Amino acid sequence: MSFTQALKARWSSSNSLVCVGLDPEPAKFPKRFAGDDDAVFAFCRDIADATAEYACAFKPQIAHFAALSAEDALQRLIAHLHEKHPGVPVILDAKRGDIGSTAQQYAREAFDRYAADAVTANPYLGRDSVQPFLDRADRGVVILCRTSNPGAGDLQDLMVDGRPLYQRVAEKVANEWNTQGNCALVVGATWPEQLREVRAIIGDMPILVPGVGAQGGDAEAVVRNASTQDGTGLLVSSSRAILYASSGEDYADAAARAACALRDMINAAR
Ligand SMILES: O=c1ccn([C@@H]2O[C@H](COP(=O)(O)O)[C@@H](O)[C@H]2O)c(=O)[nH]1
Repeated sequence: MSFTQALKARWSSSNSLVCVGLDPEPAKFPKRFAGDDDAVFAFCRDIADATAEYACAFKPQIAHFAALSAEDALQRLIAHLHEKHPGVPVILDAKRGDIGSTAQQYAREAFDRYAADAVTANPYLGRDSVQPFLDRADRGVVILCRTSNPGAGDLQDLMVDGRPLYQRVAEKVANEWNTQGNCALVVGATWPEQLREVRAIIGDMPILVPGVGAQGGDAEAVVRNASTQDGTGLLVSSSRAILYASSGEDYADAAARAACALRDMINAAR
């Protein structure tokens, strides 16, 4: 089954558009993890297990593991997600992009080493830098379009032949790069108007939407502006607001409540 098919099946079976982000920050972990050599894996596993029923996908962010020399924990975490929560796609947020020979190694890293179902990629080196990901028809490529951060417009809004660059990226991916049907785009929840514009360009292609929760994006506006006709098409991603909903012993239950509340808020707007 392709990434897009798996995502559609999961949207349906979970009745949720929530993507649970896994960005471990040990300083924010509950006290019980102090001194635990396996804290990164154990904390993320507990959160994932508690939130899975509300999740259409999981999104581990690779820098949050690599900075801690916890690549092994990331590998075991993704294996755990596949084993314990089959059918829930795992998107490795790595924002890769490089010349072709290096991009091939990034594709092997994401899909073979980590066994991710999809990976985020940066389009700014052009098609050959993304091709090794596109070639893996059974996996997804989630391409940065209009990112959630305050400086997103510095480059992404530059006008190219009368339209902002992020719209050119959306056109390019939808019309030229998505030949295998395995592409998706990243557009931040912090930019509802741009979400609407991108949806008009790309049809039903999935959009990964970070920026609700800690970054203040409005989940209801995201759904109003960018869901597809059948009320899906979105992975509304939240990391810190779910992961660190409580620093006490109830951390997993609090994460589940936060994920459930986000799902319900989104569903009320669908
Ligand atoms: O435009 C983007 C692309 C990726 N991200 C990533 O999403 C999460 C957001 O975390 P929150 O705690 O929900 O704010 C994080 O991993 C980012 O690297 C993004 O925020 N914006």
